[in-house]
Amino acid sequence: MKTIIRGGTVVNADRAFRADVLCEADKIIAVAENLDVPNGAKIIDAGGQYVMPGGIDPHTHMNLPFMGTVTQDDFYTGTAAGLAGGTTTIIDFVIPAPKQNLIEAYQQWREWAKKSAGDYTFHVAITWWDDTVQRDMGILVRDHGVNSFKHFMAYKNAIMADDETLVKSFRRCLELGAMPTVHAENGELVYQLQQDLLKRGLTGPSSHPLSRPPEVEAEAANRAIAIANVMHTPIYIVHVSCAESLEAITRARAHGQRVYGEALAGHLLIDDSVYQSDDLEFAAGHVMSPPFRSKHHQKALWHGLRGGNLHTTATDHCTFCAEQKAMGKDDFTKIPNGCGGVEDRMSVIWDEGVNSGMLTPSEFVKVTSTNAAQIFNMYPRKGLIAPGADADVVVWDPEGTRTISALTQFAKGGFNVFEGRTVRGIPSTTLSAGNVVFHRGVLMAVEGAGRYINRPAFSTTSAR
Ligand SMILES: NC(=O)NCCC(=O)O
Ligand SMILES: [Zn+2]
Ligand SMILES: [Zn+2]
Repeated sequence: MKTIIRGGTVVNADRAFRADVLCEADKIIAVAENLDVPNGAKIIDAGGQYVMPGGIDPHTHMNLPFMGTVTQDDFYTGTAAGLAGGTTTIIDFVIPAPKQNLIEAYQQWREWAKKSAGDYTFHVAITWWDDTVQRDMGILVRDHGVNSFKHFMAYKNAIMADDETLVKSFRRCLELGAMPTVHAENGELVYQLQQDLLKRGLTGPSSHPLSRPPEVEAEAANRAIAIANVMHTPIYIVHVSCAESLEAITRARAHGQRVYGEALAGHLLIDDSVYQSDDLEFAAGHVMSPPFRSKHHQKALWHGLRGGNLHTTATDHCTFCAEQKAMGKDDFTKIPNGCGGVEDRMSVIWDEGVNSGMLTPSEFVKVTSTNAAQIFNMYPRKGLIAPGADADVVVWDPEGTRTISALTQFAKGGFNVFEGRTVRGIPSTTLSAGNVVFHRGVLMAVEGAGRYINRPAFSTTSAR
């Protein structure tokens, strides 16, 4: 089956140019002006629109068992919601329980992910350490296409990795040519601050940001960067939310260290006033870690993205419904941490970033797709409109508008942190592996159609 996307402007990370895009089966086979229309080809009119590589969300949690419950979106509903928003690939997380065998956890997540409607791949979290973990990291890299490992520096008494684990795991990443990544928050500080707040009777969601101030994040970001420097590994810091962490990244990069940073759509657009709401359900709906920050930090994150010290945008999509959030109604530390966004990331970043002139369309492609493909070794299969690349394409209508609402979204959870926001710039058509999966508001996602993407290791010399 051939599909031709005609009359649009192709936007890649390096340039934008007028061209038609011809796809056959799951690949792009030609990109040029005025291509002939093959007999029987499906024609998609992209006149007045942009044709961009499908979005890559490098940080999602579908079907995640977390804080005593499980997220609302599974791999089908979550990836389908992504397709509706122009995101065609997610990188999710295998998170073994402490002492759980890594391969067993990985197989469990692969099983859950069989439902995916869009392509997916996994970072694997290192939540504990012994010789079997060291061995199994090698098996995952060599035999299962995993090239990145995640370390939670927060969530004490649960999945937190201590410094010994960080050092040993980073060293192993270097041997294997894998990318270490961290959730940077000092888990001990968070725990102590939480206990202090609870003792003072401050049990509501407004205490959540007080237990996780920017300094707590910055300490962990600086520590992780220092460990990576000593161990000679690159490092990728997920959900950078504050100016102080960005400063740590910027400083390290200026000294020649290979440090990458990820910003979340939520952190870029939503500020910490949400925690002051008298509507406790609303405030709890915004409880995620790190928390939303003040406008000063948001501005810094935008500058980081534009200036090249932050590289990717993600969502940390992790949806819990009101009933689940109510598990923490008497104790904010029990509110399951997480918010959604996979359906909205592309549009909110275009609306706030490109429409304001903060980002060019090519910079938008860079931070929503290409950089993630390159950092996690899926490029040029993903993140590029060119012959040979996967036919994961989003036809982007820069004048189309949509008002975001939990009532009309495809994602589950019944809540949306971008509720009520009208965005200008929306996908009109999404192709995943050459198939039209979304067109003008109609979702045609197919359960199980998503593919697992192998990500080979990096050369161990280039990792140094
Ligand atoms: N971010 C969050 O609050 N929940 C998901 C787990 C994590 O990424 O820390
Ligand atoms: Zn995290
Ligand atoms: Zn996360």
